[in-house]
Formats: sequence, structure tokens, C-alpha cells
Amino acid sequence: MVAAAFRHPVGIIQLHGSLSDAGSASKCGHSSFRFISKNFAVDVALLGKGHCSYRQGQQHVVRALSSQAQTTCPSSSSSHVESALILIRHGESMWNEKNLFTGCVDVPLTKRGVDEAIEAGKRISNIPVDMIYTSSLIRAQMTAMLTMTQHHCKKVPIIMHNENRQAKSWSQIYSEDTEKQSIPVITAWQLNERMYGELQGLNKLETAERYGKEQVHEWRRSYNSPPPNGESLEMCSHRAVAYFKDHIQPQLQSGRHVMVAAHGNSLRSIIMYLENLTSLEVVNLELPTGLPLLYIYKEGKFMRRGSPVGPTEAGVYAYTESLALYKQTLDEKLY
Ligand SMILES: O=C(O)[C@H](O)COP(=O)(O)O
Repeated sequence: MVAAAFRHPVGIIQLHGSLSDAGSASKCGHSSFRFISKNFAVDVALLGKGHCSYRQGQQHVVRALSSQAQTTCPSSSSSHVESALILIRHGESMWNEKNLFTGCVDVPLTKRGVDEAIEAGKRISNIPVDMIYTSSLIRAQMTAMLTMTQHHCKKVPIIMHNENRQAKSWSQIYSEDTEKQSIPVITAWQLNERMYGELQGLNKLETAERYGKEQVHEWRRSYNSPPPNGESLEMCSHRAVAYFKDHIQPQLQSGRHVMVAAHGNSLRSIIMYLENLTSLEVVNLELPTGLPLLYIYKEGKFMRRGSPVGPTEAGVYAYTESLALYKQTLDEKLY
């Protein structure tokens, strides 16, 4: 692959394509135009400050306009990639409300959990999301869907059904345009809450009274003590972190922005991996329900950026140039 380049009054625009992609550009808006060639068509938005943006597959690409055309493909080596990772624990569930151990029991959100997810969605509404991963449990899936109702990109999150050939074929989308307006949602049991064994369904306070506060704290927060017939955080981390490394990290490496909606303990184990926490440090890691956490993945490293307090928080978008440009594109579309 090389870049197709063409001259536009604002500069030379280079897009991925093949050399045969000689095409033409026609204006289709105040600051956008459509490039059409024999092989592909793409809508390009001019961002000002010498940049343009367009979509390539699931990816949102921002490029600098150059005064000279290059004939080589812009590097996609991982050292240049910068992507956003949002982690969010589901909103309050009906068993959180009752203070019951939940684990892998599939319980929905409360009204408050719904509101938390909507509030979280507002906070991340200007951060790019190309793909969503959730557990196979409804509380995480509800949270992911509700957050996206607030997102300024207005894309539709769609659950991928790849469990068998028929499910895959029956859930096909036959319009390229419609597909471009959607965000794939991948569900994975590996991101489920830790299996809480014989504590599932028991009241947390009553269990502490029965077995002692310390014992229950150890079951809940230690790295390697499993609750009776359940998973320790270490056991949970084997599946959750392996899934993250095999499926999610490669997406970030290829420049896709990812949101992961999961659970207190599957996310604690992923955060332990991202931040290199020791088994002692993770004991103090508490994740509130419905609070989005932003990380930037760059040069093979994860940088924690905390939780955006609101969609207009200037600081969030200053973290990286591409986030700033993404927000600028959204603002230009909206206002
Ligand atoms: O499964 C549960 O009960 C909670 O979602 C997480 O519980 P914890 O705070 O006891 O780990």
C-alpha cells in the first residue's frame, strides 16, 4: 500500500490507497469534501491548523497536510500510534443496591445505575471510541450501551454475534454507509466479574458478621485468596488479562480507540497489568460503579489520565494532539 495524494487548495492530501487511486475531490460541505477514485471513496474533513481527518475502516485518521506529496505510506509502526482506552465499571446493579455478592450472576442495573452510565457517557462524549468490549453480563452491556447514547459521534453500538456461522451471517449489515455509522461491540466472558463461589447471593455485611471482617476483606480484596469455591483475583486476572493482551491491546496498537465496560474485579486485574501494580498495591484499588477511567496508549505504554470530569474538560483533550483534533472535528460538526 502507498498513499494516494492529490492537490487541494489547502495543501496536498494523502490517503491510504493504491497507486491506481488517481481520483478526484469534490466539495461536499463548508470544510469537507469527498475523494472518489476507482477503488475507494472517502469523506475528508479539513480541520484547520494544517490537518485533515477521515475514516479508514474502523479507525479515525488525522493527517497533517503537506506542501509536498510523499509517495510512501505514512508509517503505521506502533511507535507512532496513540490511542485512547476507556475503562468503565458497570453502573449500580440491583444486587449492588442490596449489598449482595454478585460475581457471575447476571443482574441488571438499577435506575441509579442507568443514571450513572448516562452521566459517564456525558463525561466521555468527546473522546473517540472505535470499538467496545464488554463482558457477557447484562450490567456491563447496559452500561456500554447507555454511555454511547450520550456520545457526540452519534454512532450506533452494535453487538457482534460471532458465536457461530449462522449467528454471524444472520447479523450481517449490507450497507457500507450504515456500517460506518456503527461501533462494534464485542462481548467476552473472560471480562466477567470474578466468580464469587459460595458467596454469590449472600449479603456482604451478614457474611462479614459470620466469618469476620478480616476474612471477608481478604476474600474481597487480596490477590490470591479465593472465596469458597470461587476465583481469587489472581485466577480472574489469568483470563481477563490474557484476553486484554490477546484481543484488546492489538486494537490499541493499530490505533483504534477502545472502551471496555466490565466489572470491579476483572478491571482491577486489568489495571494491575496496565499500571504494573504489585499484589499488595492492588489490595487498595477500589473502583466505584459507573466511573470512566481514561488511559492513553502510546509507544507501547499505558498512561493513566484519570477520570474526565466533563465533556468540555479542556485538560482531557490536551493529553494528545489527536484527541484535540478529534474534538475539533466534533465541534465543527456540531456547532
Ligand atoms: O460481584 C460483586 O459482588 C461486586 O460487583 C464486586 O464485589 P466486591 O466489591 O466485593 O469485589
